[in-house]
Amino acid sequence: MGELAIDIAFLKRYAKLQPPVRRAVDAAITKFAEHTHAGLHLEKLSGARDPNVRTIKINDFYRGVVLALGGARYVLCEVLPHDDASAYAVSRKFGVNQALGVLEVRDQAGIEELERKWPTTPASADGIFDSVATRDLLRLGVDEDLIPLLRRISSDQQLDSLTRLLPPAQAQVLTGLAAGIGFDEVFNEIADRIVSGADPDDLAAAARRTSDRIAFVDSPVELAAILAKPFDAWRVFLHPTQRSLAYRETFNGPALITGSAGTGKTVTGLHRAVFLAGRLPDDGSRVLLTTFTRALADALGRQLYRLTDDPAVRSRIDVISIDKLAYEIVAGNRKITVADDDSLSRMWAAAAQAAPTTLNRAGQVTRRSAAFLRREWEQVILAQQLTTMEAYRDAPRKGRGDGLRAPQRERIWTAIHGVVAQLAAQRSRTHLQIADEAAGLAARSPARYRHVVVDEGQDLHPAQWRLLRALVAPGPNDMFLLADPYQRIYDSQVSLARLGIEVRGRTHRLTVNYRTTHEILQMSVKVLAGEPTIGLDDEADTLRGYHSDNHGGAPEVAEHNDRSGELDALVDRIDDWLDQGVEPHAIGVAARTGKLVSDISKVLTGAGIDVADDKRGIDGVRVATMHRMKGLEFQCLAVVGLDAGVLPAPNAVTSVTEDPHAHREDLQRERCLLFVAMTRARDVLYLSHAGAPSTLLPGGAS
Ligand SMILES: Nc1ncnc2c1ncn2[C@@H]1O[C@H](COP(=O)(O)OP(=O)(O)OP(=O)(O)O)[C@@H](O)[C@H]1O
Repeated sequence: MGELAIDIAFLKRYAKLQPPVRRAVDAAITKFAEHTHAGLHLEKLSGARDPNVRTIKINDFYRGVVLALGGARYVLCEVLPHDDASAYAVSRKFGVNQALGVLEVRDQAGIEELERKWPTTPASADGIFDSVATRDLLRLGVDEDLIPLLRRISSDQQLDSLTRLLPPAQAQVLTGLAAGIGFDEVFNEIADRIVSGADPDDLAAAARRTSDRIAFVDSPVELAAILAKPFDAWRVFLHPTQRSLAYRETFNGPALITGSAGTGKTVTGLHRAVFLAGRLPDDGSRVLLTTFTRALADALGRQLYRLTDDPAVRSRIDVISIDKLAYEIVAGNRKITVADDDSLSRMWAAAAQAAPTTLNRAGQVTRRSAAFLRREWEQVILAQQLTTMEAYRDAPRKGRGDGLRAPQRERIWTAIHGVVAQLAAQRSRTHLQIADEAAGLAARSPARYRHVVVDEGQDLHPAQWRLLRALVAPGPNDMFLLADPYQRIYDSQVSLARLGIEVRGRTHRLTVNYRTTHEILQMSVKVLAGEPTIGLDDEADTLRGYHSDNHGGAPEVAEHNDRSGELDALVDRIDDWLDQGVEPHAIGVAARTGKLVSDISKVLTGAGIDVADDKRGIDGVRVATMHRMKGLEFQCLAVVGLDAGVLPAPNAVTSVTEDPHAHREDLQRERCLLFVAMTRARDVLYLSHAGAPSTLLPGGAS
């Protein structure tokens, strides 16, 4: 009996085919799957760089490209129009990475072209890889026959031309070395995936190790299930690091998975939740899968349903936002009133107005702002559960800017207490107060869950972490946490260890961005301006090794004189995308303020473009604030209104005279916000501004 595997490239291409072509593909590969042992209708091409590559007829216009692994085992690699399939099949060469043991493919014809074109010695005296020994290149998995060509590279442009033709793993180590990262560090990045003694001729064994790209299909039913949801490659293909984390038998306590935007944290969390639920006994034990907002929890629920159709597994996982969970615990069957944002804002504004004045650093008479008072309450008082003025007077205020003397603290306490008393008088509470109360109740009850999986952990508040800690008994596989400190866009700065969640020795980092192109990622990372950040584990986080293997067009920054010109251009751009066949729901528009969002929505609607409206059940282009973009993704994304006066948002940034430390932190949060927005783009990113550009845009002076 033969064996059949699918390459992720095949599935991605298949997903984009017109339905009649898809049906032809289904028919051809079903027949092929039934007869793999016979090597049915496989054609060998003359001039092929790789003797194991074949093509298979799909219809008169399309062909599939197949790799023979030996012994009636095949991988479906690509499906392309006839001539492209032939060109692909002739030019590609497969091999086994000698460090990682995985199956790789390179564009051999392209490499031969460079060999012919490039001078035999570097143009300048210095070759980029002069300082790297050949032995070290081989230890990193670079193919031996590439070494002479590598020695001829003397510019970034040459390196870029070559790496586009190489398998991602080799391109990645070469790019790292060329960027000046030392051998030891590059080696460490791959160390846990190294396989010793991989047989360079055993393509089948190599294919089995390539779980992020190649999936073996055990039956026609499984094949049909994969082809039925071709856009959901994440269900089937996992990076070895993702797989080892999601399917690890035991973590001896809470595990923290970090990784910046698009590295598959959510995907890893979903697989973990399904894995853990699948092993639970049928005695009412449950898994909690939670995240920051209701919209994100709904999205998680939908993905979970795509990942597993096993009713027993589904029924053991509660997918719920942290606020809703806290509410249900506190309210039980009653109804409790949650303070709405508008009236809260009014209360804080009134408290700020009534608060006594102080002299700032510049000697000016000022008042504490409403934002300051609210943050002080949430991030110091509620975070540390301070219930008396005396406790507040002595409390640490880490990450909250300038120190405050005792008399200042007393005045601030009084102002804050006024708002808390008003809330109590109205019998209403904020979500954070409810989380705090829920944590207390949970701590006094038996643990509700056997396992807790948390997505978007970077923005949770200490009260919410206390609740989660109390919901699961400490022990093996208790908590599986996913977070990216570079996407922290609210105020919480949390040390998990201080909340009784000890992740030391169980933190892992994901580095491959699967969502965004290299070009979009490069620009997005520049927005962060190299500012370091501290993770939930109290360690400095780094973006080292963070990369995307996909290439596409460079992001565009469009400059306009005024807002109406900018929004007219946005309409044209969205019309272009729609004309190109992009589905409306795969288009996103992000802006910094709610006012801009409503202006944009009006202009789009006026131009006949449907704007998504969940409440009214309208499907369309999603227009939302940058905050609401968290966790989402779009094939084409516009981030607009990036003017100097809009981003950073003046009301979200403490002035440098009031408090330089808080000013820096606030600016960093605005950078993270822009980073979150930009990294929602999959293929195309369009940025625009009216008048002077935001200083946070790469190239701007912040
Ligand atoms: N191994 C994989 N193979 C293919 N696609 C993947 C893989 N892992 C993740 N993806 C896809 O990459 C995209 C980003 O994944 P995901 O949303 O899990 O990342 P994330 O780290 O949670 O992102 P963010 O923090 O930016 O919200 C999704 O479209 C997901 O389906």
